[in-house]
Amino acid sequence: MIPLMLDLAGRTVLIFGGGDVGVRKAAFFQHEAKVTVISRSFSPAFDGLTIRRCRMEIADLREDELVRMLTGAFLVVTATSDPALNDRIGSLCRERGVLWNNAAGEQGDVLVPSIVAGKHYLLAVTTFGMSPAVPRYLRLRLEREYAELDGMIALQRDLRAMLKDAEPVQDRRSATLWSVLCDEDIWAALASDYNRALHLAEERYLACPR
Ligand SMILES: C[C@@]1(CC(=O)O)c2cc3[nH]c(cc4nc(cc5[nH]c(cc(n2)[C@H]1CCC(=O)O)[C@@](C)(CC(=O)O)[C@@H]5CCC(=O)O)C(CC(=O)O)=C4CCC(=O)O)c(CCC(=O)O)c3CC(=O)O
Ligand SMILES: NC(=O)C1=CN([C@@H]2O[C@H](COP(=O)(O)OP(=O)(O)OC[C@H]3O[C@@H](n4cnc5c(N)ncnc54)[C@H](O)[C@@H]3O)[C@@H](O)[C@H]2O)C=CC1
Repeated sequence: MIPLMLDLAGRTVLIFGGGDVGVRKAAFFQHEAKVTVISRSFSPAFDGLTIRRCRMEIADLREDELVRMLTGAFLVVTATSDPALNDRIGSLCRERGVLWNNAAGEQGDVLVPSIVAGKHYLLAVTTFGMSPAVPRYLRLRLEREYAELDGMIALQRDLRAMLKDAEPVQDRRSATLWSVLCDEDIWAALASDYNRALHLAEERYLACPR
């Protein structure tokens, strides 16, 4: 498997199953895509989500009816509590080239990772289904450990711009930016005040501070 960052604007994501897992997947996709959830029952947690619901018994659907539902979908999530039903929908997806994520049953073509995200970065973590608790654990650790990452990225952007004017040698620009990244005092300053961190970086690592 390889990671891809997908732009799902305007795409349709179909979710089969309206339980806790269906809710989690719907919440994951709702800001990016048009989400429709098909299920015979819906957890109350769906009430706050901006998705379309379709109440029906899926096992009774004929193959051609299911195929019609899949038409136009970019990605299908199967999250019913019936793995055989999930797999049946999944094999129709595969025959038609629709991406498939399976919450229970055989492994689909797509895994939903844990996401560590800020304004300027996005990390996706997976164990390929071996231990879903581990990506969650890592997400919580990384969120704590790198709470100032957005600030550091902004600082690096600003310093890069300054260095391009001030330092003609690429290797020295690169070494300076790396030193800033490795400076614990600068990380600590970012936690309280961006400008203080910027001044500290200029003072310590730029030849001609402002
Ligand atoms: C294959 C995959 C398919 C898919 O769903 O895409 C899948 C499958 C299954 N998960 C199960 C259980 C749990 N899943 C979680 C949590 C998450 N699961 C997620 C993804 C994935 N889960 C995909 C693989 C991802 C990978 O490995 O990297 C995350 C990352 C994203 C998300 O779904 O939102 C999200 C963390 C988000 C976050 O917090 O950051 C926890 C932890 C908890 O909630 O405390 C538990 C309980 C502990 C445990 O079992 O480990 C079960 C067993 C059910 C049972 O026992 O009956 C199955 C089915 C099976 O294994 O057969
Ligand atoms: N991928 C993941 O992260 C996880 C996966 N799981 C597995 O995912 C599956 C779903 O878990 P939950 O959402 O907790 O289960 P759940 O029982 O709360 O929800 C299942 C949903 O599927 C619907 N459904 C089932 N059969 C249907 C049918 N024939 N027609 C229409 N609707 C149908 C139910 O009405 C219900 O809304 C389970 O098999 C569970 O073991 C569980 C935990 C985490």
